[in-house]
Amino acid sequence: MITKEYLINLLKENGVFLKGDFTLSSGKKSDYYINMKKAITDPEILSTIAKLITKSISEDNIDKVAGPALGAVPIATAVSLESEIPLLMIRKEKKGYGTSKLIEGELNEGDDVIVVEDVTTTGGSLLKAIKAIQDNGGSVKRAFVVVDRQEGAIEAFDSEGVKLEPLITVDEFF
Ligand SMILES: O=P(O)(O)OC[C@H]1O[C@H](OP(=O)(O)OP(=O)(O)O)[C@H](O)[C@@H]1O
Ligand SMILES: O=C(O)c1cc(=O)[nH]c(=O)[nH]1
Repeated sequence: MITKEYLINLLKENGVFLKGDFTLSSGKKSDYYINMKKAITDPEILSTIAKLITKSISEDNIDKVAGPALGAVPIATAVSLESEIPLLMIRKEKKGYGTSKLIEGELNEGDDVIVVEDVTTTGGSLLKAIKAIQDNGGSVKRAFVVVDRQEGAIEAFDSEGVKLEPLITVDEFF
């Protein structure tokens, strides 16, 4: 059976935990880094993540699964394949040409959406994607992250009225 413990072991076996001096997306400094790009480019890890999220939403009536670029797009794609829920891809910025869209895929007014993320530190990137979905008529029902670093994202989500649901928190690695 696919469990959270199975995912933790896969991440450990694949050496996604790095020690060193790192600057994070938010500008924060850290003495460790979770190499989620390595994790989500591994088929077994990606498929395990997709199965865990799909199982968790099996009772929900969800119209779209969304992931912000870059790290969450493969995760959202894998969940879309597993659950057969159509995909939305959220760009970091609007394209200045072509269709000039921030959200790729078909988001309809009133759609119930789940969002996924690879890792959260402040939660700022995923909150920005959620706002884009809401501004375009979507209703964000659930928010999943593979690994939460326990540095304030859950609290930041709470204050925006969205519950952040980590598959794993960083303390579960140690
Ligand atoms: O919770 P936060 O403080 O926002 O940090 C986490 C974000 O940082 C990373 O993305 P990054 O900005 O490195 O972009 P990428 O996915 O394009 O590499 C990660 O994929 C999350 O989106
Ligand atoms: O906050 C980030 O940018 C971040 C932290 C981390 O541990 N891993 C990652 O891919 N991004």
